[in-house]
Amino acid sequence: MTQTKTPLLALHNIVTTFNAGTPNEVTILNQLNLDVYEGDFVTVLGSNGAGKSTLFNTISGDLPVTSGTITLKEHDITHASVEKRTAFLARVFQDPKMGTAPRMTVAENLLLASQRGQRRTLRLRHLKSNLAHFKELTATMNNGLSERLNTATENLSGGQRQALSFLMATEQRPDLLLLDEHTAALDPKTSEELMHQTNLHVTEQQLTCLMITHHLDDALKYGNRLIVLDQGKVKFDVRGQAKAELTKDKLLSFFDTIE
Ligand SMILES: Nc1ncnc2c1ncn2[C@@H]1O[C@H](COP(=O)(O)OP(=O)(O)OP(=O)(O)O)[C@@H](O)[C@H]1O
Repeated sequence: MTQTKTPLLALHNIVTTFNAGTPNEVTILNQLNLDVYEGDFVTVLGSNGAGKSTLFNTISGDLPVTSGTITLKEHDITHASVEKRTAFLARVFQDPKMGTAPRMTVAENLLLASQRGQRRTLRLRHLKSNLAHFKELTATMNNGLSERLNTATENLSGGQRQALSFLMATEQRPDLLLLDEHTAALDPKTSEELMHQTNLHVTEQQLTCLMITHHLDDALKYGNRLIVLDQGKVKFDVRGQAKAELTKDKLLSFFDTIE
């Protein structure tokens, strides 16, 4: 189906080259084009080294583009700093250690996350006035996190920490949410539960979300759109009914053709 509305995020002819001008020069994203629309929940697949994390690093501004343009809400953000982009973008990483401040409690981390884009302060009265909200929010994750609001995050389980990172990323509704294999380090049951809760939050809040995963089942089950990256380009892009009708076998056969 052709989209006629303006994309929320548009990547046009993105090229990302590492070690430019040296014998080790390598081009990872290679004239990549991708339009993401408001409310899209896109699962992102691709073989190891296809460029998935590089794509996220490019969107977040952690990696400069060699050429091409990135537009968000029709504003050119190609050269905007990481700090500027954190005002509209949130990301959850694979590593449970990355999303939270380890010595701070769950409640303190949530308070800081609720101040994204503002000057962050940890005031006791703000903590107290938000406790009921944090309790309610963490209870949605169904994993005991709500009983540990005063626990330093370094003492949480990996699953609780990832659930907290997810809540922190979505506490101030981001324009764009990047999930970078956020369940990959968790055991199958914990991973499944976090994916279930992720889906509820993303769909209920109508978030625009890109989610990298190596789990074909999750890529098929969740989201309204699925893309496959290969050699730095979007090689397959399916949405809506066509995605709903996609089977694992079809997807696997497609992977065979790109290996
Ligand atoms: N800073 C860098 N310098 C040189 N090469 C890099 C750099 N960062 C990534 N690469 C290379 O870019 C390629 C794409 O890496 P990227 O991490 O984006 O792939 P990916 O699709 O996320 O893979 P995986 O599924 O293994 O996480 C890889 O070959 C990687 O070695």
